[in-house]
Order: sequence, then C-alpha cells, then structure tokens
Amino acid sequence: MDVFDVIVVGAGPAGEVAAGRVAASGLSTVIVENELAGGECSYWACMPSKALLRPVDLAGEVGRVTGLRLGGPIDAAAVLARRDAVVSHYDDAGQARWLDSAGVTLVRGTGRLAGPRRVEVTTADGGTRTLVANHAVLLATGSRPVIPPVAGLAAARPWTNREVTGVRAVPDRIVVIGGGVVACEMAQAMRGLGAREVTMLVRGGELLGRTEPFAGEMVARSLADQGIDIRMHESAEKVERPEPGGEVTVRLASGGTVTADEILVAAGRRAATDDLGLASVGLPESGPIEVDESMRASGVADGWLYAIGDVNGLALLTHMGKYQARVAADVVAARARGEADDRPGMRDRADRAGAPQVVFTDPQVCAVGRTEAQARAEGFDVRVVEYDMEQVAGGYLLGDGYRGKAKAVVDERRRVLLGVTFVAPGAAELLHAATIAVTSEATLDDLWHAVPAYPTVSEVWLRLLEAYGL
Ligand SMILES: Cc1cc2nc3c(=O)[nH]c(=O)nc-3n(C[C@H](O)[C@H](O)[C@H](O)COP(=O)(O)OP(=O)(O)OC[C@H]3O[C@@H](n4cnc5c(N)ncnc54)[C@H](O)[C@@H]3O)c2cc1C
Ligand SMILES: NC(=O)c1ccc[n+]([C@@H]2O[C@H](COP(=O)([O-])OP(=O)(O)OC[C@H]3O[C@@H](n4cnc5c(N)ncnc54)[C@H](O)[C@@H]3O)[C@@H](O)[C@H]2O)c1
Repeated sequence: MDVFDVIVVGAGPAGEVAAGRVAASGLSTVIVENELAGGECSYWACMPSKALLRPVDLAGEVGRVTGLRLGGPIDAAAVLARRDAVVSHYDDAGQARWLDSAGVTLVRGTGRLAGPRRVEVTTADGGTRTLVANHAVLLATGSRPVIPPVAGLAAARPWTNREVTGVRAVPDRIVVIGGGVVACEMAQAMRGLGAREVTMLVRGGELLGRTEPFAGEMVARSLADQGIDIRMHESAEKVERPEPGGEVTVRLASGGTVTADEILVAAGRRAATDDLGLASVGLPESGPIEVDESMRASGVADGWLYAIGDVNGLALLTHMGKYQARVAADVVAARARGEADDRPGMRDRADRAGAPQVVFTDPQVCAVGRTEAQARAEGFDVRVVEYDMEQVAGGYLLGDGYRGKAKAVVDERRRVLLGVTFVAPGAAELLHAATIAVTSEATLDDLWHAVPAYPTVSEVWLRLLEAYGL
C-alpha cells in the first residue's frame, strides 16, 4: 500500500494540470494513467484535429484574397506527417518527463475506487497496486465516444475521433453520422484533404445544435459550398460491411443508401465512469459525476472526492477541464493546510456563465456565455444586437468573399453582456475579448471606452454598441 496526499486518476489535460498544481503546493501527488499521459486531447482530439484543419483553413483564406492562388491541391501526405509530429508520434515520454519535473509520481495502470480515499490500480502485467490518499482523490478519466445502437454499425468497425484524427490515408468516400462539432470539423478536414465524397447524416434539422441557430446555418452553407453533402433529418437505419475494411453501405431511414469507404461516428461522448468503482463510495455506477462549485463530488461524505474535466459533464472542452483542475487543486491544497477554501479563484464561475468555445470550421464559430434562447429560458430581460462583419473595414480587407456575423445578447436590466457569438473566418482570436466582457460583467457603457484599433475586425465591437444605441 502506497500513501500519497493526493491521488489523481487520468492524466489528460485536466488530470495533469490538477496534479501539477497540487504538487506545486507541496502535497505529495500520484497520477494514474492507463494509456498515454496527455489524454485524448493531445493524441486523438484537439491537437491532431487542428493540425489537419489548419492547412484547409488557410487554403480557404488564400482563396478569398484576390491575387493569391494555391499552387495545387493540399499535400495530404505532408499534412499527415506534420500531424504525426504534433501528436509526438503517439509517444508520451515528453509528458512523463514534465510530470516528473513537476514532482508528480506517474503510475501506469487502470485506477478504480475501492472505498473512501482508496484507489486500486491494475498494472499492465496484471498486478494490483493499492494507493491511499491522505487528503483527496481527483477523478479525471475523460469521456468516450457514443456508438448509436444502429443495426450493424458496431460490427462495421466505424471510425471514431481516434481513427479520423489518426487517419493514415484520406478515404475517397466517407459518411459521417452526426451534425455536432466533431462531425463538422472532421467532414471539413476530410474534404479539404482530398475526400471526393463526404456525406453527413444529421438527425435533426441543424448543425451545431447548442450554438445560435445562424452559426449552424452559416457553417452548413459553407460546408455545402465546399462540396459536402449534408442530409438533414436523416439517419442510418442499418450498416453493412461484408468485408472487414471494405466498402460500407448505410441504409437510410428515408429509404435509399449511401456507400462509402469509411464511416465516422460523431454522435457525442459519454463520461468515462464505467468500472471506476463509483458504487464503492455510494455514487451511481455510470453517467457523469455531479460536482459542486468547488468540483467536489456531490453526495460523498467528508468531501474527499473531486471530478474534473469531461467526466463531470459540465463542458467537454480542454480549457474548461484545465480551469476546473485549477479550481479543484487550489481547494484541495487550502483544505489540506486548514486554510479558507472559498477565496474567489476557488469556485467555478466560468461553467455557469457559459464556456467559451471555438469550432474550427471555415467560418469559425466562436461563442461564449448564453445563447439568446438560453438567456430567455432563464428569465433574463433580453435584448439582442447583430452585425454583419463584412461591413467592418477590417473584415472587408481580409478578402472579397469574407462574410461574418456577430450577435450580442444583452441583459437589459444590468446593461451587461450575457453572451456573444462571432461566426467568421479566422475569428478565433476575437473570442477572448468577449470572454473577458461576459465574465467580468463589464457594462456596455464601460465597453464604449474600449476603443478597437482601425482597421481590425475588432471594430465589430463598436458597431454592436452603436447598433444597441450608444
Ligand atoms: C475530435 C475532437 C476534437 C476536439 N477538439 C477540441 C478543441 O479544439 N478544443 C477543446 O477545448 N476541446 C476539444 N475537444 C474536447 C477535448 O478533447 C476534451 O474536452 C478533453 O480531452 C478532456 O480532457 P480530460 O482530461 O477531461 O479527459 P481526457 O483527455 O479524455 O483524458 C482522460 C485520461 O484518463 C485516462 N483514463 C481513463 N480512465 C482511466 C482509469 N480508470 N485509470 C487510469 N487512467 C484512466 C485516459 O486514458 C486519458 O488519458 C475535442 C474532442 C474531440 C473528440
Ligand atoms: N473545437 C472544439 O472545441 C471541439 C471540437 C470537437 C469536439 N469538441 C467537444 O467534444 C464533444 C463531443 O463532440 P461531438 O461532435 O461528438 O458531440 P456533439 O454533442 O457536439 O454532437 C453530437 C451530434 O450527434 C448527433 N447525435 C446524437 N445521437 C445520435 C444518434 N443516436 N444518431 C445520430 N445522430 C446522433 C447530435 O444530434 C449531434 O448533431 C463536444 O461536446 C465538444 O464540446 C470540441
């Protein structure tokens, strides 16, 4: 039996940040990982997907600037080689070195709760190691893709985020189940890197369902212009792949079929809580782990258990998992020292206000805070202002085909922003200004004095305020 002050289970972005910060506070810390330190984000999600999208995005930009022309199609093999470098060739030695330098002990194996403050680790050789925590256990086991119960789908060995981000040869034809973030980003990547036929099967009537409706509409128009076949109100009824690795045929609910070389499932993710021993501490065995604003698992006596990142289901985003990790780590360290654990940085505000997110399609969808529909549902006195971003000099200068739209959701009572959405090419870096405005609850009258430089796209802020009436 090994005793540490703090045990972290899962070395994805959330777990690593928590472990590093807890160790820096002087507590002895162990982190348990059963695949690669760095987690889904580093090897099969954020990093490789953005490496695949970056050249596609840039090619779109070049296409909008008069006088520039791409020398030919994108060199997919070179892009895949760079992707391999971005994922460190699926080797986590660098992350392991970082954990070591941060004073965190890395234990390789599968962790499972075995009662209060106790984690049993099954190691690769089948052995078991018992870890006991003096102060806290932080669960950071992430999430796994959902495979819908469609006849023949699982047997057809569909691609998930892992295979599509790790693609070795871009398929000629690919069918995508889903209309969310992964589906949109990866449909665009596959098409941009040379897939001839990309077909998206979207169960509902819109893409990117959690964003402002105009965002999904603009992305749908753009993906269609890029040659992607988007089938709304369509779903797979049966999937057949007679030869392993061969052609796949999808029978559609509306009748008809789609035949492709690969099928990608991008139908959401579920918390990785299976076989985590949650029942041994009185929690439901599956589903996301419910937490309070200090990331403590609800319903666990003595408050020694925390859940951060995708596993708590609050926001399936790397930056939010890392933020939750900082909150939890500081709370754990303060409680261990017997100090006050309610200082301002020790409570989650950002998830409740609406997490910032960028969808890296062309155009990019950048949003923070509440959508108009969410704000109205929560009973705010809402007023909305919108502006077309190509009307801003900085936008117009970016290219002839540049189109964008901004929307601000205002709380009329306090004259503060509840949410902001920008949909435009290359808008990702605009988002943080909106995040600062929404999080700090700056009034519109304060924002009036934040003068955007000319001619930048940020002048859209001024236009939104003028449209509001300032
Ligand atoms: C294709 C794709 C693209 C994405 N792009 C973005 C993006 O651009 N920006 C963004 O913010 N988010 C993005 N996300 C979401 C992001 O990947 C996740 O929010 C993030 O990885 C969650 O971090 P985490 O630490 O909670 O979990 P994970 O990254 O899933 O890490 C969990 C770790 O725990 C380990 N583990 C699990 N169970 C056990 C166990 N019992 N014992 C030991 N170890 C265990 C796993 O092996 C893993 O290493 C993307 C997701 C996908 C699928
Ligand atoms: N750029 C980014 O920040 C980024 C990129 C990729 C993923 N992510 C995160 O990863 C998470 C997972 O992404 P995702 O795209 O898998 O999930 P999602 O929740 O964004 O989208 C899921 C899609 O699948 C559809 N769907 C659900 N069940 C279905 C079924 N049974 N049959 C057919 N369609 C079904 C939904 O209607 C939706 O269109 C997201 O929550 C997102 O936050 C973030």
